[in-house]
Amino acid sequence: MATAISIKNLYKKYGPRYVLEDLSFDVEKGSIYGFLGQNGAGKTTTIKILSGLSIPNGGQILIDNMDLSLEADKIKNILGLVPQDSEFYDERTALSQMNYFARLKGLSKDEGQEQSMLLLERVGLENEMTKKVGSFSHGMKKRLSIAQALLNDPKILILDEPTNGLDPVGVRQVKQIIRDCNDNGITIFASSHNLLEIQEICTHIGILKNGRLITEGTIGDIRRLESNGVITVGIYNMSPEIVSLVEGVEYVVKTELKEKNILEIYVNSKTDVKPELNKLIVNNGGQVFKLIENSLSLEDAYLSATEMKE
Ligand SMILES: Nc1ncnc2c1ncn2[C@@H]1O[C@H](COP(=O)(O)OP(=O)(O)OP(=O)(O)O)[C@@H](O)[C@H]1O
Repeated sequence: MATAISIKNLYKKYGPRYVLEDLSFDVEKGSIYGFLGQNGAGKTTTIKILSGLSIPNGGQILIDNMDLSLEADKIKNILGLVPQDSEFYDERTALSQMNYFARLKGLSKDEGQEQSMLLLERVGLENEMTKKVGSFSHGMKKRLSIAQALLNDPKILILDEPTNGLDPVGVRQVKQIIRDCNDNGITIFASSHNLLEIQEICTHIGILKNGRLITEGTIGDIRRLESNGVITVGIYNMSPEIVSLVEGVEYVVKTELKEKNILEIYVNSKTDVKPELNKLIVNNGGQVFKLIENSLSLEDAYLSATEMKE
């Protein structure tokens, strides 16, 4: 696996308190990595360290195989950062704001102007280029911030809570821009405390809690790992014996009798257990008329992961 970001045994403390403790994970090149965690988990701290705005107390960070502590200048050229709250000059137009940042990033005037116009178009602000940023909505400012981060063609885009505070239309636009960037080969690392908002675009997620990574993997892995699902079985001749036999199966977490002949079976298994449960019920006199599995939403898996690791 080619890695875009590799974090090894990262520590950060403020005063005597560690807010990141032995944090290690890799972000695969070409992936969209959702960095999830509740408020105060340490997401912004990690992002500040990755983007060179904060110095860790221990650990190593490799970005595109370069050590951040040794090659920060080179790394700066391949990273784009979209902070949680971007600062803009209200009196500048979007284009002059972009031109200004382009110059700060070392682009010539002409290059800067060309890239700025293309990027403003890419984030859907082509008709607002000459409008003052002070008149922009929160969503427009967020898109401008993404355009700014894309100046100079970064290989990796880091976004801190990109959907925070946006209305549903704004969330959709930002997610689409993130997808487009990824389709163009940019690796994405995006933090969020709202799993539902970003789960559909992520290829991988890591869940941070109290400065430690408690779960990590592809979206599918996380679903399977933490909790599986609920199997709803309709049984005509339900009996207490059947319920107790099902409850005795090792991967059955609990059962709930919904109506007199609907049994919900909560399972925790990595394999498909429906045939086995069906057989058990039928062999013990049950007449199964329906059997449906509902996998838990990723939100449920996330909640179960954060609760399980208390
Ligand atoms: N400059 C600082 N000085 C002292 N403590 C800090 C500082 N910055 C962050 N912290 C603390 O570090 C912990 C992690 O904060 P961080 O902002 O990284 O979390 P987060 O996951 O990004 O949360 P949020 O979603 O609220 O932004 C919190 O307990 C926070 O209070």
